Amino acid sequence: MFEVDNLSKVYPGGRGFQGLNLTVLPGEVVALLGPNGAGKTTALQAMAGWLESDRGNARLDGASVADQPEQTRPHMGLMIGEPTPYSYLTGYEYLRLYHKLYPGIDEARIRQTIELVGMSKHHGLKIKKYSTGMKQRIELASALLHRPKLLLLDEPFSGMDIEGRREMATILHSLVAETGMSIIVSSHQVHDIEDWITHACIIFEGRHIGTASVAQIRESFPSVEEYYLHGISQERSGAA
Ligand SMILES: Nc1ncnc2c1ncn2[C@@H]1O[C@H](COP(=O)(O)OP(=O)(O)OP(=O)(O)O)[C@@H](O)[C@H]1O
Repeated sequence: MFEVDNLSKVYPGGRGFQGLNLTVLPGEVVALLGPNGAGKTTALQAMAGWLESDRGNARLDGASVADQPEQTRPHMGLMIGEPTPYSYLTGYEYLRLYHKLYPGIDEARIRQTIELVGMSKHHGLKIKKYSTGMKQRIELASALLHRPKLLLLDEPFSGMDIEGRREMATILHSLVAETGMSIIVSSHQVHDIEDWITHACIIFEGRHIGTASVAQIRESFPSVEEYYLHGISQERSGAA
């Protein structure tokens, strides 16, 4: 179980996010939604323990991501921020680097994960020759290589074509069903993830304005996208 308790990170300029509370159970997929600059990437970085938070905590199975990274990091898969700087390596060589970071990753696991993300034909090419979508697939492979309990994804499909986005969503959906992995995913393409998320969490101007299950949302809205647009317009009119 992943628990986020009053997590906050405010940059010197006053931007960032505050007061994020979230509980993610095994098998749950939470969409982190918000307009540009709302604080989604900052929140994911703080949840990953990459960014020191000002207040609050994030815990995976009771261990703090900030204070006990040796207990949490091996169980987290991260795809946050710019793709790998190791662009002079091939996709395969990049994934092999993970041998050193995590126990239990063998040759078979690497091959299997390359196949999983649809990179079997391209893993021998240098990453600098990859398209944006191919880079994202290899990043996703690196996040999945050690079969994490929790996956944190920041706009994971933004560079992919329509078929690629559908394919990756199907793969992640199956992995969640098979392994009970949890996912927190930020995306501006709500309709891409609508079919496999279990919850939506909205951040607006650095504030957590609510989290609801998809089942709850569908009682009142035709889609998660409509729920999101409604929530954001309420906030904007309240702020006006
Ligand atoms: N290192 C930093 N120092 C100061 N301000 C920052 C820093 N990083 C981000 N910000 C600001 O914090 C706010 C939140 O940024 P963040 O990248 O988390 O938003 P986001 O919701 O992921 O946006 P987008 O959807 O555009 O990717 C923005 O106003 C951004 O300019």
